Amino acid sequence: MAEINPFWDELCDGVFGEPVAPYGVTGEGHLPSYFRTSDLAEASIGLAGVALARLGAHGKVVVDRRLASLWFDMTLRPLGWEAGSLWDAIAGNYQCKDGWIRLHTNAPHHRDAALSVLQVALDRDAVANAVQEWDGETLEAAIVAAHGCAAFMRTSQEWEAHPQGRALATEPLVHWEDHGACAPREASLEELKVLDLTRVLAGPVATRLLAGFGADVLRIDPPTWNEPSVEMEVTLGKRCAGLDLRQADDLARLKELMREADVFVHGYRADALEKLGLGVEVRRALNPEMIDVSLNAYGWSGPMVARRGFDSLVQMSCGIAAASGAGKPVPLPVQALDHATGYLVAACVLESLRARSEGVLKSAKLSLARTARLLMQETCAFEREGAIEKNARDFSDMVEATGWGDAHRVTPPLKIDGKAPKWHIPAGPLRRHSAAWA
Ligand SMILES: CC(C)(COP(=O)(O)OP(=O)(O)OC[C@H]1O[C@@H](n2cnc3c(N)ncnc32)[C@H](O)[C@@H]1OP(=O)(O)O)[C@@H](O)C(=O)NCCC(=O)NCCSC(=O)C(=O)O
Repeated sequence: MAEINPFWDELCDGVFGEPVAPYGVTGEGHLPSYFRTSDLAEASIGLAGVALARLGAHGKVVVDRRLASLWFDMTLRPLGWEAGSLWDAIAGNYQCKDGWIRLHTNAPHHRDAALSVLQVALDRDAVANAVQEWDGETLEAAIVAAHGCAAFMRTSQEWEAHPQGRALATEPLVHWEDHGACAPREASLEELKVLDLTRVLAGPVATRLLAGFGADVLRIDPPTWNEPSVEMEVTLGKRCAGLDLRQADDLARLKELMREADVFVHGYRADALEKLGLGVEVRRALNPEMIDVSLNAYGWSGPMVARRGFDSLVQMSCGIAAASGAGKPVPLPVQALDHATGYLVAACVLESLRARSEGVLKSAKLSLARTARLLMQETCAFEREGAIEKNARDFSDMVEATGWGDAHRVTPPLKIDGKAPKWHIPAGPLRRHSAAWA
């Protein structure tokens, strides 16, 4: 019998609150990592599949472990055009006086924040020279205070002793909240309206999966937010609209959409929606039966609760990047915290739908840092031999007419009763649809 995935029990406990029989596995291999990254890929995608099967069909869930690992990375192979670079000119790891720090500068306002603190122009060497003059924690604090994104590399022991690491140690994998009885509603994904206010990878991965099994996903972005390197990954299957929530008309439009939504998935910082006039009380008054699932970077308690954060920064903070002992950051081979959290978010949406079909309204909160804590429980030997490398056979024959050109995509890893997800809307640029339900 195949070995039980090391994360399965804890995932079931966190999402279903009870043991559940696992999915079947095909395919094999591992991503080269000091952590069980491929196990997490397989189990988190399996979890979303099992959550879907629990909704009603009770179908057989099968995960291809090799493809699951590949879906934790970029899945598209452009035909005759080029995808943009994943990182901007200065994003990356830099040596400071007492260690290493990572700057996340893909968004222009985050880049401006880092450059204003370092007082240099947009030039990698200039940034490197300036960073060398700083203590890591001081620089991290200064960039964060300027509304930017940076993380000093800490060991796992340092993180465990850090006030944020200590707060996180007391948090569950999923913060479930029970809102009491509601009218039971059918739990099918067909025609389910999912309002998606998430960005970059983690949240959008969740709603991409829901779209692949039939949900009507409407993603809303601010007027100037762009994600050139990942839009082709995360817009698959969704309609994408823009609203400036600081304008009364657009805010009113979003509230209209919310009144009709079944599910609201969001990845704004803990206090950002409140500041936009869309706090939890407002949302519940607008639509008392809307399922609300959110994700944050550093958890839902502790001094860093409102901090901006990305997968690569959380890896630096919590000890993943330092785990090799090489004295320099060694990141995970893929952005596994984002992807795993995304599939957990999808599983929580599905589990909430199941509860609502039985007349109970629930909401859930997750975080990248708590997912990191799960991953860090299982270390392993770094094996490059036999490591998964994408090849032509991993791609589907189907041609996807994306908004940028034709492309092949890696075959999806999940099947339920032999049925793979199917996306009816190809990937395309943000804000190209109107802010209305289909
Ligand atoms: C993703 C973020 C880093 C993005 O950072 P920011 O752009 O600085 O986000 P904020 O949420 O603070 O939004 C900035 C400001 O824009 C405002 N804002 C946001 N949306 C709108 C719209 N639609 N209209 C008008 N104004 C808006 C918001 O209220 C803030 O106002 P002010 O408050 O006035 O400034 C952060 O939101 C975040 O940490 N989210 C939680 C975790 C998360 O989802 N991380 C990314 C996962 S993917 C990942 O990790 C990875 O790929 O790696």
